[in-house]
Amino acid sequence: MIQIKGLSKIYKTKKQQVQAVDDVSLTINQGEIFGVIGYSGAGKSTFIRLINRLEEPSNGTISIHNKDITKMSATELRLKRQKIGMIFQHFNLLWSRTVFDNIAFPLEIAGVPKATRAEKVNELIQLVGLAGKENSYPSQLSGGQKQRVGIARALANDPEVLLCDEATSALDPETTDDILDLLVSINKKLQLTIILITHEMHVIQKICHRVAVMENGKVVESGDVLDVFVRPQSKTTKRFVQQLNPLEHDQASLKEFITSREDSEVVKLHFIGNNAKRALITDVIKQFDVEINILQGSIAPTREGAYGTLYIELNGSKDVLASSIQFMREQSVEVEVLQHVE
Ligand SMILES: Nc1ncnc2c1ncn2[C@@H]1O[C@H](COP(=O)(O)OP(=O)(O)OP(=O)(O)O)[C@@H](O)[C@H]1O
Repeated sequence: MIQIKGLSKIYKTKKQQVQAVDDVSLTINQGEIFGVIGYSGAGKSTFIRLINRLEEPSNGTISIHNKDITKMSATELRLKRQKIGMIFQHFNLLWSRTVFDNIAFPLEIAGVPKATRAEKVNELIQLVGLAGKENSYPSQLSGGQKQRVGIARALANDPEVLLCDEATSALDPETTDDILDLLVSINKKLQLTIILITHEMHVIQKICHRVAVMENGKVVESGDVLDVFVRPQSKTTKRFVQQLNPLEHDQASLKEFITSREDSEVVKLHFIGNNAKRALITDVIKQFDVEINILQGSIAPTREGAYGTLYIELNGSKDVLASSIQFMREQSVEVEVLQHVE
């Protein structure tokens, strides 16, 4: 478990000071993939670099497995850093070394004997899917392959946590998905805790269990991905969620359906997790003398299950409308009756 309390970073220059990270407190559970999302300048890079003290905190504590790394001496920190893997947007590989030698590098630093080193490197090459590329140089690899080398290198000393600093931002969408799949498989196989920063909601949606949203150095919202996606609270989070489902927020087309007619009601349904797989509309039509007109809908998968929204117009007598809505609520589907569309 990683516990971050009251973490702050103030950069002081001659002319001014910038509070890049402002009183951040978070708990990251063992074995989870925790994402931090924010727009440019929110403080994400500073935050992740504070975790392994590539940046020195101005205030606060960071405990990894109950050891506060802010209190460690230089020697203790050097050893601890071997247990904190990190991957970068631009890979940071050693260009004059082969794939094999790049991955072997942290093992050399840690003083691992040559034979054990070779065994470990070969194991990592298999794990990240680079078999056959051992003797290639980074310049001979694609972006995705370079990041695979970065991941293998970061895993060489069996880290307790893997930090990912915008690890897919330099990759095309397909390669991004391949690398995200690899991170998920490593997380599962090794039970490895992963902390990543990103400005892409897709990354959070695809692989994270929990998420924190940063703005002006502060965490403005955090929680399970599904909860945050379904009920975003802050303006920034709402903007990120909107990126995933632009259609849902374009409600202009619904306006004409919103009337004050007694025999018609427009409702928005929120389906979460397994509910998203149900044939709810069929059930309602079978049970009640009601007509249903589907107006708009969308569904988004996340690591923790799918969530979807559906706008429907119900037509029927006042009693039937009330019973239908009651029935849907009893099925654990959130039902919002729209009086008007903004
Ligand atoms: N070394 C530094 N010296 C002074 N100010 C800095 C330094 N590094 C970052 N900052 C400032 O701290 C704030 C947060 O920057 P940071 O790079 O952490 O944000 P970010 O969310 O990672 O943004 P981006 O995605 O653009 O990198 C910004 O205002 C930035 O200008």
